Amino acid sequence: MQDVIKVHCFGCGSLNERGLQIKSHWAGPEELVCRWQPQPFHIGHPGVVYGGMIASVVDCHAMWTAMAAHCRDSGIEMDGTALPFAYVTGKLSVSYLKPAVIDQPLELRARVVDKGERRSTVECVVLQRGQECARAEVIAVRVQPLA
Ligand SMILES: CCCCCCCCCCCCCC(=O)SCCNC(=O)CCNC(=O)[C@H](O)C(C)(C)COP(=O)(O)OP(=O)(O)OC[C@H]1O[C@@H](n2cnc3c(N)ncnc32)[C@H](O)[C@@H]1OP(=O)(O)O
Repeated sequence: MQDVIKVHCFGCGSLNERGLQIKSHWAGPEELVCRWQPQPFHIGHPGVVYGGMIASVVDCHAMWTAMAAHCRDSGIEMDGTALPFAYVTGKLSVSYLKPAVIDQPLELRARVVDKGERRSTVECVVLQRGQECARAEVIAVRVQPLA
């Protein structure tokens, strides 16, 4: 998706060469997946991924999940043409359940679990080697396109 709609966002922007370059894909009718390999400098405690990095990856993946679900529900093609809206983070709540090791990829699985007029509530689980290491609830709010 991020290869089609190109943005500068630190987390997901394909135009940001210093960013995390995360990519989100549909992986079933309701769920989007994102796989991300932490780098050695994303470290917190020795050998363990810094929790703020996990929150950053979750944040972007949740915004794309909200956007993709809204586009699907509204019949809007995500084909690279400018969209008449964007999504911003209203709230991000992460529970860290197990340490995530720095040298293994993370897999994020997210879905919209509730939707208001402009608000989407997204649940996201973060897995490593099949084990859940974090779980998040994110409020995404649809806004006018940002400059
Ligand atoms: C152009 C193409 C772009 C493509 C972009 C690709 C994606 C890029 C991804 C980039 C990723 C980068 C990600 C980033 O880094 S985004 C950057 C970090 N986030 C921000 O800067 C957001 C700052 N805050 C605001 O702008 C406003 O406060 C917003 C817009 C959020 C709401 O102010 P607004 O006056 O507009 O809205 P409203 O009050 O009428 O509320 C509307 C609905 O929202 C619900 N609500 C609001 N806030 C909260 C909250 N805290 N908890 C729970 N719910 C909340 C509210 O209950 C209501 O729901 P409902 O009652 O209708 O159900």
